[in-house]
Amino acid sequence: MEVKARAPGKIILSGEHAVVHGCTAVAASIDLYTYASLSFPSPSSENDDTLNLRLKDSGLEFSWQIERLKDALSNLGCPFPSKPISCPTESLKSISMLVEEQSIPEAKIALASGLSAFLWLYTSIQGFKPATVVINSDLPLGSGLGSSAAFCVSLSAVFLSLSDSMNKDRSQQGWLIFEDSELQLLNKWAFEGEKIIHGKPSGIDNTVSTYGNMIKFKSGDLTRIKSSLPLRMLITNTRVGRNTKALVAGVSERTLRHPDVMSSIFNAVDFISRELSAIIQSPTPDELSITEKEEKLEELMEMNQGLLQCMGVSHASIETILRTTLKYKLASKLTGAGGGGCVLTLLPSCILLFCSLPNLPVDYHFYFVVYLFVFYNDRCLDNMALRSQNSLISQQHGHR
Ligand SMILES: Nc1ncnc2c1ncn2[C@@H]1O[C@H](COP(=O)(O)OP(=O)(O)OP(=O)(O)O)[C@@H](O)[C@H]1O
Ligand SMILES: C[C@@](O)(CCO)CC(=O)[O-]
Ligand SMILES: [Mg+2]
Repeated sequence: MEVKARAPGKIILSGEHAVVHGCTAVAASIDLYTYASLSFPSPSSENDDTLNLRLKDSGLEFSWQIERLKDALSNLGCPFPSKPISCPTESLKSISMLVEEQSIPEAKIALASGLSAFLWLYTSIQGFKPATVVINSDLPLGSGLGSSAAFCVSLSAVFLSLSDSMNKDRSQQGWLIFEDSELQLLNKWAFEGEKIIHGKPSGIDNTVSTYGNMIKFKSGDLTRIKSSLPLRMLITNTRVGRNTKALVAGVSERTLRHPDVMSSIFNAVDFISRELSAIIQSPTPDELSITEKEEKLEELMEMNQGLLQCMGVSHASIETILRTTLKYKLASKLTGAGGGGCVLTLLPSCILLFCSLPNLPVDYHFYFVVYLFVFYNDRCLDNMALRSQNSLISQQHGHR
């Protein structure tokens, strides 16, 4: 038997990092997914004494003898799918040893934390059964689009779907439907996986990946948001690699050094997120036209970016993109943990977009192809200029 699940990546419209310190953030899922499949071997199969993990994108395969897992994690006892708990320090040490034994190539060492999260989620939910898990993803890893959360959500989904804590009766056209309590359980497990990868996640990434759409999130509480206006975001990947755990830790250290200043910054971000979500949700047309709303959103994004700079999580590559888009009066901000990774640019409705996403390679430099015919207010852009600017950004980072 094989089960499959997919979980989306996300963008953060406002509030990253501040959300770790209890402030409001707004996030939306995007149509790029991580896919997981789980299959148990047939009794006659050769693989009936191993747990295998195949990462299709990196072409890597990992395998653990079930007996070795039992020896290392014997203190875990029976699986406990309906009771998500944090990985105890002792178990995390044993899991790190199990991961080290796999000799991950040096260039791919960042995968180690993902492997640890995998082992914790699998053994906690499924116990010590032999199985094969296959992962592939549309998402660039470590770029601010929530690859770690989508990884943990898709894994939790397949592991739970073949556990006793799921009601298997509710299926539609072959797909199992998770009811609300099951989604909550899934989200809690994914959060435990995120903790292993991130150290101190707020939970926003796994929550938006679990529930989809757009959410407002504060101190673990989610509010679903429905946008009353179409929001088009250009996502540019700086291709500068970074790691969320280190960036989150850096902000916490700065907070310890300057508690009052950082608390004011977080507070300001909280107001930005609240205002941003109110604008997004307010009915159109109301007293504000779409253009006025977009102008407010742009200003809020710029202010949020300024505060992220104060937190120390911007990067020269991000600044280059900000300067470039600003020349065309387009507002941008980093998204996710920063330090490189992806940048969002709001594309106002006055820009006509011809997006042929399915035909585009998954390369965020050209994620959206922007052609322009705009002579709107003081915005007068030229499509060739914008396109050459795009290639300027990409050349500077060595990509086409
Ligand atoms: N498809 C995957 N296969 C294996 N490991 C993965 C996969 N996706 C994510 N990971 C794990 O998550 C890590 C990246 O997580 P990280 O939180 O640093 O970045 P991100 O989630 O892409 O960005 P952000 O947290 O800012 O949204 C990888 O180094 C790896 O350990
Ligand atoms: C940087 C951060 O705020 C968002 C990462 O996508 C971390 C978190 O909330 O867990
Ligand atoms: Mg992450």
